[in-house]
Amino acid sequence: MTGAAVIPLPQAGAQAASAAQAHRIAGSVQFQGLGKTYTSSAGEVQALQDIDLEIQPGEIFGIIGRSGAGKSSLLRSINRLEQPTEGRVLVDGEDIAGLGEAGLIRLRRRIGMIFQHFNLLSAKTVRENVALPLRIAGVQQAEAAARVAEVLRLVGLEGKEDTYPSRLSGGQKQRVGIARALVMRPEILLCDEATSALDPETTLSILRLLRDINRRLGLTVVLITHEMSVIREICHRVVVLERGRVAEMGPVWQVFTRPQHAATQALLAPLTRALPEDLSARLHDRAEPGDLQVIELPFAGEAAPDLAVLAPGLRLVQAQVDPIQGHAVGRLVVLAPQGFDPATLSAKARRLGHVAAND
Ligand SMILES: Nc1ncnc2c1ncn2[C@@H]1O[C@H](COP(=O)(O)OP(=O)(O)OP(=O)(O)O)[C@@H](O)[C@H]1O
Repeated sequence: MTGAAVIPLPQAGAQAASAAQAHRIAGSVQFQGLGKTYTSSAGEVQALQDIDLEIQPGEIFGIIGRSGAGKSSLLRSINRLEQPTEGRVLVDGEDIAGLGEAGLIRLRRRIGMIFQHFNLLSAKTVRENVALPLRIAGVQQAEAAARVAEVLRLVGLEGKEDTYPSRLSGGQKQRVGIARALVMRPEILLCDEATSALDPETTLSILRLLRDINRRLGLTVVLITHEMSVIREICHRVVVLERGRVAEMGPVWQVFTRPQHAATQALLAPLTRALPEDLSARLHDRAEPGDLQVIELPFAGEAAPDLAVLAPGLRLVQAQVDPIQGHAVGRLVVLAPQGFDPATLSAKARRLGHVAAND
């Protein structure tokens, strides 16, 4: 479904997130020295090594990395769909390795999960799909009906109760998946490439729904993705995995503005617009008489760039600035006469090369 229903928020923005965090103590996850080695006929694969990190209650935490980096293994260790071979996973301070069968069922009721391919039962209606966890848990029919209605309203699927999944769009199917995950009132929501099968517009509507749910309900959201644009859209913090290890971790705006690891830089590359084609084709390293300098001016500030920084005589040829967590992140590219010192613009400004002035 595109043009998603907008959920009225009790409070807006970061304030709501912090208010939710203040009231919620449940929903934390700690990984301590976590390791996972798969043993198969093909030999051993070390999928995770020495993972030490903590996910805070109420935050939207992104796990990103290239294919095979260990994202699924890490996510699935939170509800013990994968058993670590080393270290511990603590949910709300409790080591989940020690849980017996009943304890594990209770844990999984506290942790909802949504999937790339939705995992809906095709022979059941929207209502029946969403009600399934309640039926399994033995929740009384009247209570179950009220809770199903509540979550379907929350995800914007009122009126679709009696529809079968085959009659739904991808976005609507994922909304059913989200409703089914929320109906047990979990404290943590795990999202396994939840938008990878969706078009960009639907992806955005699902990400906004997840962000609204996080703000309204204050639940912790842990998502895995291979797209930095997903991380930029909704996450508070992100960990970048590379070959089963933590490459880097931090607030999203920081990782976007100062990526330390080559893996992060590679993941960010598709989001950085290349120079305009005609400009990059003409770019050369050594200045010829009368050439103009091509200067890149990166931004990572609290406020959007003040164009007064552009001195007279400079020509703006490209600009890309996105707000990420209250920081304006991006770059300007300008043409400047020879002899102009890029450092007068900013300490971070750098010369990319030169182009002929009369081109
Ligand atoms: N059941 C398994 N048996 C053997 N090896 C496995 C198993 N599951 C995962 N692996 C291997 O462990 C490594 C990490 O896999 P994982 O699925 O956690 O990575 P990922 O980052 O989620 O990858 P992708 O983005 O491709 O889904 C990979 O090398 C993978 O081939």
